[in-house]
Amino acid sequence: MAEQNTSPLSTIRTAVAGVGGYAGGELARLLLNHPRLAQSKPLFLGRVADDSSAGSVPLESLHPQLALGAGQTLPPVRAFDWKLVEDMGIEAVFLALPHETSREWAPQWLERGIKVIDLSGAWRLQHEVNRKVYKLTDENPALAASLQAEAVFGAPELHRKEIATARLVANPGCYSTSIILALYPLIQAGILDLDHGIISDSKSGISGAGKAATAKTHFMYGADNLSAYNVFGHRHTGELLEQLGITTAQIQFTPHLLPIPRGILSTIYARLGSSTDPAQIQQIYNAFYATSPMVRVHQTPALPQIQHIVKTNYCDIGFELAPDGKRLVIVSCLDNLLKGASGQAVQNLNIMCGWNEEEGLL
Ligand SMILES: NC(=O)C1=CN([C@@H]2O[C@H](COP(=O)(O)OP(=O)(O)OC[C@H]3O[C@@H](n4cnc5c(N)ncnc54)[C@H](OP(=O)(O)O)[C@@H]3O)[C@@H](O)[C@H]2O)C=CC1
Ligand SMILES: CC(=O)N[C@@H](CCC(=O)OP(=O)(O)O)C(=O)O
Repeated sequence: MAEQNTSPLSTIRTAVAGVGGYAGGELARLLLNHPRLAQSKPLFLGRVADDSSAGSVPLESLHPQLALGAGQTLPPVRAFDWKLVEDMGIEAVFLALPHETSREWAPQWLERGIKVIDLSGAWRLQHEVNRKVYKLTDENPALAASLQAEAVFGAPELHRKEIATARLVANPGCYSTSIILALYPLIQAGILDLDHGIISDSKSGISGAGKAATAKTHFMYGADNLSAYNVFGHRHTGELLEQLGITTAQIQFTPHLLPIPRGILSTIYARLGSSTDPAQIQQIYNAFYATSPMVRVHQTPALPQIQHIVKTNYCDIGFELAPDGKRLVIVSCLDNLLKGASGQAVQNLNIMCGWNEEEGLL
């Protein structure tokens, strides 16, 4: 079992801001079914039209898949209001919002003593040089800098201990999660020839781009297609550099848009420093993830597939080593909306509350 806080909470009062989006919808589903929140349903916050006389809209009008049977009701989606947040005694908020909005809003929640789990990229990067891709602006740069330094990168398999006591958790990017979890144990073990260069050829379902269709995510572009994009400047590259401790010259990450609703598959090519056998690599992965319930390591030569991780919070990892003992191909797979976003966010909440990290996620 994963490490726990010494005194777990019995429950916690949560809010979700941006519940109308794809990640927000998954958060709503997970939190409504979370065993620790049975008596403490989340506060759902969204952009409610000004002409809504009730100041709220039914959750099922935004996410019909969540509708319950006759006689059962869901909490409504309320327009944002600090008084409501305070009256409900909210203790932790999930921000499922655009990066700029999260950057602006997170300090305001923290100031009120409310823990923040931010799903955007706003707080993931410690180095300005990596963060500048987001073009974020801070009203109070000194405060933002201090919160940034405090923010914990929310990859439970790497930072469980820091997450347990964090006030601000920056949930990782979806592509980055798949790549970091595949590479971190091997880099830590020192067996890769980093200067030979690593390539991550990664493919994502279209929900990774959020609910608003653009020219590049429109059905007529995405369907029956496979296309590479952001070849040298994808914003997740900074997460790889910072979390893996490598340089731009040591990794090429190329994202692709795959014509499926959800799921990410990263095929990663690496070279070992010296010839080894598959058993050693298997042992490194098995040992590293022995206490990580949300990572499933395949026994080589079995490789993960998207169909086995969709709608789960697992990251599946497998590999094959060439007969020369040096050329390594790793495949890492996850659901971008779950382990790549909302599922990982709930995993972080579990850790912050001292609960088993897989609670409500299996
Ligand atoms: N989709 C994915 O696979 C992943 C997403 N993320 C990150 O999670 C966050 C949410 O992503 P996702 O759900 O896909 O995005 P969506 O575009 O599907 O949803 C965004 C949500 O934010 C709300 N919103 C937008 N602008 C504002 C604003 N100015 N003020 C208040 N609310 C606003 C939207 O409201 P309304 O409903 O009214 O439009 C919507 O509910 C993003 O930061 C994204 O980068 C992270 C990992 C993976
Ligand atoms: C398919 C697709 O467009 N994917 C998104 C990444 C989604 C993600 O992880 O989110 P963050 O924006 O929170 O980093 C992209 O490439 O921009």
